[in-house]
Amino acid sequence: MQIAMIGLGRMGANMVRRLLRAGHECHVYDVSADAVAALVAEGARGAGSVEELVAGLEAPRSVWLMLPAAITGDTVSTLLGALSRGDAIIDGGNSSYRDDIDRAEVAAAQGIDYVDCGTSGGVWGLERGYCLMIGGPDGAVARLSPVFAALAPGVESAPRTPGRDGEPSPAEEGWLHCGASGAGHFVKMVHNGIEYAIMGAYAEGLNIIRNAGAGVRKAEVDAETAPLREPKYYPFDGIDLPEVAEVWRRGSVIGSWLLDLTAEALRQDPHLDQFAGRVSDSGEGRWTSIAAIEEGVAAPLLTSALYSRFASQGSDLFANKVESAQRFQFGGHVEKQQ
Ligand SMILES: O=C(CO)[C@H](O)[C@H](O)COP(=O)(O)O
Repeated sequence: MQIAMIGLGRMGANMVRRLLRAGHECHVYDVSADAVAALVAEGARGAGSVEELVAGLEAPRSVWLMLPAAITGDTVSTLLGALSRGDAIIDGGNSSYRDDIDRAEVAAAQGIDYVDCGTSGGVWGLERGYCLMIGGPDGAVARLSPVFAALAPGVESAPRTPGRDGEPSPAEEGWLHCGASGAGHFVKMVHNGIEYAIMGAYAEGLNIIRNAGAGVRKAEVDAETAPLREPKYYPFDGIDLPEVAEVWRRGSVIGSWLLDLTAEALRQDPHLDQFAGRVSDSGEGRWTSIAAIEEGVAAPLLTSALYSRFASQGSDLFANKVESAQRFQFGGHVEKQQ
């Protein structure tokens, strides 16, 4: 079917490529003319503006956005001025589900369908497919199902769950209509909250193993730091972390795609010297914890993982200074130099 894509970054461009491979007619626009030209060379039809993009489509039009959340709202407003009753906007970026609910109301008043689509798969999605978590009106989701099916990984991407036989459901293909407008990004938001916790769990565990030689290195321990009580039980200096990650990938209960990627990162750079360790977050972990608080639901693991990211960004520096100042005040303890 015919589909337009606005936003040809790492995600949007590869999604267009996957749609082209499946035989869909793709019209594309990006602020970068080079990004448009690259996809035109691969079979897409390019446009120089949002208005030109919309003018080149047949009704009912379907325009998919893959933009940073910060600029999605302005583009939706521009599109609402250019589209007509019966058309659909699909936001495949990382917008807040609250914005979806608000935007869907405005769009519905014009007879335009607003579909939110949480999209997971990252730079690997072109080959592996994208897991799609969708919210919006039934009719629009049904009309767009060939597009979702082309982007999704397909049933063969994972062994079928025992007891699921016959025609695979859309979820088994890798896409799911989760509910009304906002439901897709709500499910994707929680997916990212979980992502932070799983990433943090591997990171913390590997770091404990990395420090399992603390007993051997006890001479480095400053008198101001609590001495290692039983150094002989921490003699494991230099356990090979790339190999640990590798062995966990086979038959262990903590195998996962995130572990596969961790193993690959450690293979390439065993000490991860190319990274400073500042872990960014683009919003969804925060929104997940806010939702948990507003629902009155305990989510200590997800929230703790989010706080670890904040700490990595330096936001704990002043709090740590306060503690050092307190130790100095009550005990005259001088900070150990790093
Ligand atoms: O879609 C994603 C992975 O599923 C993420 O949104 C993205 O890659 C990064 O998210 P964050 O900045 O919050 O870590």
